[in-house]
Amino acid sequence: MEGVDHLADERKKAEFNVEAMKIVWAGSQHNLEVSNRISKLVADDPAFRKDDRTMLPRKELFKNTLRKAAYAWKRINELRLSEEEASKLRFYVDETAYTDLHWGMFIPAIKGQGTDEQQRKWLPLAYKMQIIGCYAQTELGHGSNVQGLETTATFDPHTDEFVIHSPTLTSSKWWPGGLGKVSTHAVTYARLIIDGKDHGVHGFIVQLRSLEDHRPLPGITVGDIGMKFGNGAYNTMDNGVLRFDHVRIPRNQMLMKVSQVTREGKYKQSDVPRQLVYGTMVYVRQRIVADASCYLSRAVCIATRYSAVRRQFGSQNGGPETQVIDYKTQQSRLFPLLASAYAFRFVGEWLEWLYTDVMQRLQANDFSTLPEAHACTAGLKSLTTSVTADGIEECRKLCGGHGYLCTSGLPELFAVYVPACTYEGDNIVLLLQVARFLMKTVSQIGTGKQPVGTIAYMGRIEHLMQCRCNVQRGFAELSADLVEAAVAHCQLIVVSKFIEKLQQDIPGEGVKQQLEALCGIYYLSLLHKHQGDFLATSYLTPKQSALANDQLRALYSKVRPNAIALVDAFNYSDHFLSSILGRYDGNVYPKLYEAAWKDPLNESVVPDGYHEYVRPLLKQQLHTARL
Ligand SMILES: CCCCC/C=C\C/C=C\C/C=C\C/C=C\CCCC(=O)SCCNC(=O)CCNC(=O)[C@H](O)C(C)(C)COP(=O)(O)OP(=O)(O)OC[C@H]1O[C@@H](n2cnc3c(N)ncnc32)[C@H](O)[C@@H]1OP(=O)(O)O
Ligand SMILES: Cc1cc2nc3c(=O)[nH]c(=O)nc-3n(C[C@H](O)[C@H](O)[C@H](O)COP(=O)(O)OP(=O)(O)OC[C@H]3O[C@@H](n4cnc5c(N)ncnc54)[C@H](O)[C@@H]3O)c2cc1C
Repeated sequence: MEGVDHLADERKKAEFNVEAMKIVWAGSQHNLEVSNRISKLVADDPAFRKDDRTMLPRKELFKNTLRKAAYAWKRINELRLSEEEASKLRFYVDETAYTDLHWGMFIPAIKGQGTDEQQRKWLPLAYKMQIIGCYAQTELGHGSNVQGLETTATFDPHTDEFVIHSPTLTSSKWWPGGLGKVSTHAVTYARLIIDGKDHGVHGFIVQLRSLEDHRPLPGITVGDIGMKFGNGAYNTMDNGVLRFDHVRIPRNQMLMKVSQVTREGKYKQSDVPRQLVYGTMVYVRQRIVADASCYLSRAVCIATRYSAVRRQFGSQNGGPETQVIDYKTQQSRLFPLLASAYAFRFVGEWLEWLYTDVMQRLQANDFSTLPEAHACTAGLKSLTTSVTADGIEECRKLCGGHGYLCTSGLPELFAVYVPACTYEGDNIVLLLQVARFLMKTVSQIGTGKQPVGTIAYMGRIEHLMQCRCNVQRGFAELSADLVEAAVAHCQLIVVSKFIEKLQQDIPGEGVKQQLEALCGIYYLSLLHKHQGDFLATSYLTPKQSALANDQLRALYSKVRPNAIALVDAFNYSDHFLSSILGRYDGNVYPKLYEAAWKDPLNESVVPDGYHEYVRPLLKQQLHTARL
């Protein structure tokens, strides 16, 4: 049956131009062309094989990751790939590695918080990977509470140096990716102490390892923090522990764009808000939102294709059984996730725009949109990662028993993704930041200030205008409800950005109609889920609510014939998906059968351990044997 497309009939049902939808998903014809070229480059190269990842012991797994990262770098240079192409290549290699932190946080931290001179010194080295860096903020004792970090950087005016020190066990840096075994340098966050005065947390570039023999420099204790959740998954990363024993660095290694320490030991603050020290986190949160749709769409692609292949019950007169995708229950779990994948794609595009806009304003000393940018990046990071992590798990269940096999690709996808709910800000902690922003907005409406941007709608809610609220009073007591309000606010942003996307000119036969159906599914399924809230607040009557549910079911039927084509539009290769259930050709059963025999346990018919542990049981003489 090799070469047969088992999903061909499904593909024929499509009522829209799939190639045009691929462009919408990719963002542009150019993006699609780059993605196609780079994804093929990776898929065709056996050096990027990853189907054995969940079976490798940690040391082998990690060495393999180092090999792949080095090989990827070699190819990037040989082929003279642009920055855009190189980052696409890392994306399609699809293996979490120290390079993510080097390119994703170390370099952005220097760019965002270093002076021009510091950038001129450090960035060329980092771009050529002559130094490798990580982002060392979190400690054993504190992650969320950044102001609670304990590592100190004490200025020594005699030598013009900072002394970096870990005064307690809980001040040990703990978690930074790339730190454990690879990084030569770290942007390290520490409390700046001058003349006994604590000036709060600042970033410093600290060299950790020798560039000659990779051994830790004097005063540095560093290692890996151990195995993490799942096989393969995030264990390709060397999340690390780090302690400093009075390590000295030159004064000019404090990142000094936001605040400076002079030769005389004077602390000076630029005219920019001190929150810019948190700028790298804002950047990465924005990137995480842009990435969420990739992870969710990947799981949805697997579950949708498999749901069309899988048949269970309903045979009539000896005919084929029903494809499980035709069950309304399956559709009501799967299609809202398909719609969410598209919704997150568009909100991710918008957030990228917002971030660029804020950065341009900051250049011109306009800091007015920073609080909104913080609330949007924090809130959307929280919403999209939570829905994506839960969505991957739901897709596993949608694939029944076979979804639990590593060869379905879903267990590893979940294990590698789920920490996104925690890293770069615990999702609840981030929603509390959004809630605080919303409460602040309400208190300002009371004083007559008109809200703009993503909170403009609050100015149109009559009863909010009468509200007089103090941000702190009752906040902690009501925080669980406020978190729900923050989620609703973020969902509103996603819905409105989806609707704005539909107002654009979208070429391709039937493409816009499909997106309209998905947008409807997105907001109607949310309305259905939160029906109780809408009814309790009289925003909906029971009749409207029932009509909304009817409409939702009608949209499921509309999307059903297009489902396979809608996931084909993600344009994922079989190599990237790495899932037998999600194969493009739907040839699931023979491949599952074949893969089972490749498991190391099947290398011998009689397993290791039989003679020691099984045979004695079978041969034992028990009293009960006589019974
Ligand atoms: C496998 C999937 C990968 C997908 C990623 C793809 C691409 C990404 C690319 C590269 C990245 C590579 C890999 C990614 C993977 C893993 C990396 C993980 C790295 C980390 O995991 S790295 C550590 C991150 N660790 C945190 O994430 C800590 C969370 N904890 C905080 O972030 C703060 O600690 C907070 C906010 C909770 C409290 O802080 P606080 O106590 O100082 O503040 P407070 O609440 O008092 O706020 C005072 C005033 O600052 C404002 N404010 C606060 N934050 C702001 C900001 N960022 N910008 C602008 N304004 C801000 C407030 O709104 C308020 O404003 P106002 O006064 O006006 O109300
Ligand atoms: C895979 C992975 C990679 C990471 N990579 C890096 C890295 O490269 N660099 C780096 O510096 N760090 C990194 N981290 C650390 C990460 O950023 C922190 O773990 C994260 O910010 C959460 O902080 P925490 O661990 O202190 O959680 P905690 O704050 O201890 O959370 C524990 C619980 O307390 C709750 N909670 C905390 N504060 C509040 C509050 N104010 N109100 C209500 N509830 C609250 C949380 O919701 C959570 O349920 C990584 C973490 C992981 C898992």
